[in-house]
Amino acid sequence: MFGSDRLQRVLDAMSDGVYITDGNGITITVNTAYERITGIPKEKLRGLHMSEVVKRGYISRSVSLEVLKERRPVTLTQDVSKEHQILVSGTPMFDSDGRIEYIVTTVRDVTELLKAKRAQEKLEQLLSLREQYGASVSTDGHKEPFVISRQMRACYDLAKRVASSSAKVLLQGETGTGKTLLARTIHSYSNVANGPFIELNCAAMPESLLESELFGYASGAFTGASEKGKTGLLEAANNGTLFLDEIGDLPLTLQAKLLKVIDEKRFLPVGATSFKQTNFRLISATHHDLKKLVAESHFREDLLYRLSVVPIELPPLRERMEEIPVLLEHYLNHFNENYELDCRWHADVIARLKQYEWPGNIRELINLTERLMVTSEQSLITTAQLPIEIATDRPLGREGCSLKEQVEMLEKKVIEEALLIHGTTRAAASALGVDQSTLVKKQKRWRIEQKRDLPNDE
Ligand SMILES: Nc1ncnc2c1ncn2[C@@H]1O[C@H](COP(=O)(O)OP(=O)(O)OP(=O)(O)O)[C@@H](O)[C@H]1O
Repeated sequence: MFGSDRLQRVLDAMSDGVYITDGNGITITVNTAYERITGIPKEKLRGLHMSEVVKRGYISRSVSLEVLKERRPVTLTQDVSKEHQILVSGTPMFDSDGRIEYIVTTVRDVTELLKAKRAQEKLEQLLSLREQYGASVSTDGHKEPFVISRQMRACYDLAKRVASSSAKVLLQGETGTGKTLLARTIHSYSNVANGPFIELNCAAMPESLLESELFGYASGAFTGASEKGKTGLLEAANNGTLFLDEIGDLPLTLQAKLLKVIDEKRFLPVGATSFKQTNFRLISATHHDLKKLVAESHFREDLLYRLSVVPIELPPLRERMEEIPVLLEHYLNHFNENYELDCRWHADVIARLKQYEWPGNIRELINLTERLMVTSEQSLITTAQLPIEIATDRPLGREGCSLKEQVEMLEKKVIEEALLIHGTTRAAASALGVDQSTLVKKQKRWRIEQKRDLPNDE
């Protein structure tokens, strides 16, 4: 057998650190690799009880004490300094009476490994954010916009002209007029077209969530925060485009923070102590009149100036009627293909739809087309199938209907229209200021069909 001197030389020849204690947890020896990895000299440890080693702050936790308690092998990670983490595995050696005689612990420096793991996790977070917020929510599979009317041509020409500059663009227009599609077009013509396109709807979540989505947070920033921390969209949009939809709904505190990000090109994640640099093309959109919001003190004037270097106003569909037949034909073909149908428009339908106001604009037109096609019993779609408020200009209030019936009819009509415009029960309920469950109950009671089931509905 080896003498203790020779045994020590063997231990010192090993590349992993080794720490040996007796059955009481008193240090017998450590090897040279242990000294190198932890920076603690052998002489300071020899003869010390493991609880004393922890007490003196040499290590954060003792695996030998855990092994003594558990009487089985234990593995854990320890911090030996701010920068260094080690993976420690302790194994008990029993004598013939089943008493622990020695605890042999091996130690491996995993700092670089953990760094690589964290970098990998960060990259995964970034990619998943880019996928989650970068995917188009378009339901029609139509990526190339139709630019038919003179007004739309002017919008698209201006957008393409400014796309290659870094000027911030503010898109204004009613819901469903094509702001998101135009933002995507600007991105695809810009110098950052190969970078990510990150889209965030500022009206879609409460302020606290919105802040952590945008800015991200440091690990353990608040109770319930993920251990790993969270990458924010400001970082995910780096070298790409950040599209802030419904910017008019951004709370004032976040408006101030966004202003700083725009000016300084850096930001502080929630709970972090150091700034992160970021550089992105900013496009924002709103259906609000931001000047009015400024006058009402709901929107910062300085932010409005920063955002609207190039303002582009998208006209509502009712002001570009010549597009309606082309869009109706395009989406008819699209859904014919999708549902393997053979539908056609009756000329009267197109004529009627050209007169309609389209409060939900192109999105409403797409939803109505799909609904008429999938509910139609014959391939020719006629005016008889149009919803009453579109088919005729007849007001409600019919003879022979009680007030209750008329109120119910009106309620049904409003819900139908909200579903048509917003597409999901959640969005429709939020627009009408009622609970989603209330809206679903009424929808079921009146058997209002929904045109499409989006994955985030219900
Ligand atoms: N010029 C166009 N040609 C064809 N389809 C279009 C055009 N503009 C918009 N659309 C389609 O209309 C739908 C609504 O467009 P988009 O989401 O861009 O509107 P939006 O103004 O951003 O709406 P919101 O304000 O509600 O976010 C989308 O399905 C889009 O693909």
